[in-house]
Amino acid sequence: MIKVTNVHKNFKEVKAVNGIDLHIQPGQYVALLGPNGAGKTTLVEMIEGLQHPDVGEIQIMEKRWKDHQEELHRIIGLSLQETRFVDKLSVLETLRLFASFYGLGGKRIQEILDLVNLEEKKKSFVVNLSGGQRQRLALGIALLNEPEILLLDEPTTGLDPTARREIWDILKSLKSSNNTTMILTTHYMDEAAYLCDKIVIMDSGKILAEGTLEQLLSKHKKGEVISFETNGPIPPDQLPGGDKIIKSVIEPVANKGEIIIEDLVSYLPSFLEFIKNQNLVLTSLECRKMTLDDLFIAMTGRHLNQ
Ligand SMILES: Nc1ncnc2c1ncn2[C@@H]1O[C@H](COP(=O)(O)OP(=O)(O)OP(=O)(O)O)[C@@H](O)[C@H]1O
Repeated sequence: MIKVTNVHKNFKEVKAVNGIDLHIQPGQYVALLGPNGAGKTTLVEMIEGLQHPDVGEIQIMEKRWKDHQEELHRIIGLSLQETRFVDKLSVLETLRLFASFYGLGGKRIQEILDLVNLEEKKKSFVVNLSGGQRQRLALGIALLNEPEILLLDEPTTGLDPTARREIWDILKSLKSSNNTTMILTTHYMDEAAYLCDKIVIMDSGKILAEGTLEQLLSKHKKGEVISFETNGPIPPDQLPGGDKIIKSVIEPVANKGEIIIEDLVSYLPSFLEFIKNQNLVLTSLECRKMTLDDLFIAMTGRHLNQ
C-alpha cells in the first residue's frame, strides 16, 4: 500500500530523515514512535505529499505524488499536528465547508458527526470546543472522504486519558468496519501498543526497530528491569555483573537509576549486596518486565519521552 525507499530529507545541516525504508500493507495500522525531533512528522509529511524527499522514493498504491496528485489526494485523509479552524464557524458549518471540497452532502456529514461523537456539539463554535473535541473534529474532517489511507500526526498529544480513549475507540472501530490503512505518529507507547499492528521506533531520522509489540520486546526476550532510588549517590561504574547488564541508566544527582538485565533472579542478590556495600539505603525498588520505553532505553540510553 505504501512503499518508502531510501528516503532522506535534510534541513540545512539537520538530517531530519536519514535513509528510511518502510513497507506498509493494506489495512495495517502503523505507529511511528519516537522522541521529539526523531523525524516522524517530516516522514509523514513526505508521505502526505506536503514535503518532498531530497533522495529516495515514496509510492502509494504504486503511484508517486508528482504523477498522480489528484488521485492520491482522494485516497488519503490527513490530520496535521495542529489543525487551525475558523473559530467563528460552528462544528456543522466547518464540516459543511470541508464536505463541499469533495462535493459531499448532508448524509455524510451526519455520519461523521455520529462517528466522532459530536452530534451534541454541532452548533457550538469551534473556538469553544475542548482539546479532545477539536481533535475529534479534525479526525472527522480527515474521514469525510472515506479515505483508504489515514495519516494522523500526534492525534492525542496533550489530551487527557478520557479524550485519548475516545479517539482510540473511533480508530479501532474504523479498523474493523473499513479496513483503513493508517499511519500515526505518537510519543505514547501505550497508544502505539493498543492501536497498531506494527510499531516503528524512530530516532535521529532513522528507524531503530520495527515489528509487532511482541516482536520488538522479544528482541530482548529475557529483558527485565530494576528501577530504584537510594538515599545517596550511586557510583554507576561500580555496578556489579557488567556482562549481565543490557543497559543501565543512573541519574547520580537524583539518586535513582534503572538497570535492564537478562535474568533478574540471578542478578538481584548481587545488586542488593552492592547497595549494602555502598552504605546506601533503597528508598524505592521496582522489578518489572520490559516495556517499549525500556526497549528504547536499551537501544539509545534515553527515555522515549525526553
Ligand atoms: N521546516 C523545517 N526547517 C528546519 N528544520 C526542521 C524543519 N522541520 C523539521 N526540522 C527539524 O528536523 C528534525 C525532525 O523534525 P520532525 O518534526 O520531523 O520530528 P518529530 O519526530 O515529528 O518531532 P515531534 O515529536 O517533536 O513532532 C528536527 O531536528 C527538526 O527541528
